[in-house]
Amino acid sequence: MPNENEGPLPEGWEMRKSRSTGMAYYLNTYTKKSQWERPDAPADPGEVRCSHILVKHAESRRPSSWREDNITRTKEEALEILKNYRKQILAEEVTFADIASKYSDCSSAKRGGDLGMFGRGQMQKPFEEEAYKLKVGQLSKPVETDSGVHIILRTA
Ligand SMILES: O=C(O)CN(Cc1ccccc1)C(=O)c1nc(-c2ccccc2)[nH]c1C(=O)O
Repeated sequence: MPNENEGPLPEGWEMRKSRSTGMAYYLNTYTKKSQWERPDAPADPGEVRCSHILVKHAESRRPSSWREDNITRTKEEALEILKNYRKQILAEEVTFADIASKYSDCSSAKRGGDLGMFGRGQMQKPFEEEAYKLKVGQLSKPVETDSGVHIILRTA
């Protein structure tokens, strides 16, 4: 049974103290409804499964990959390349896995970009934050990490 100092309350909920009993109750500031039970915070999906396409650039922490020993493109060029892949994928001119396997600078290219399941705390923070925002089947906007620039497809 969650107690009154569990994690953050869902959007729009506030904890109040009953004037008469001092008991905590919960007020939904949108509906103005109140209740004794703490509202459940939206559950994190625990683990997610994603594929990604990584385009590295000269400022990447490790500017080399299975495709290219010494990657010299600029971050801006990498972003343009990735935006073009994203456009082609959304227009269904190509498949995500096809582009990832041919052009991703990550070793996951061999698996069509698949990274498998992962939980919070396993990936670089900007990557994790974007991945956990995605619904299954959704393609992210370009995301920058120390490794380079990515687009992420959530698959589970
Ligand atoms: O950042 C670095 O110093 C080197 N890395 C990290 C790395 C290197 C090999 C395998 C997995 C991760 C990469 O550059 C890298 N990061 C990734 C990565 C980053 C975010 C999510 C998933 C993969 N892949 C690679 C890769 O070469 O294959």
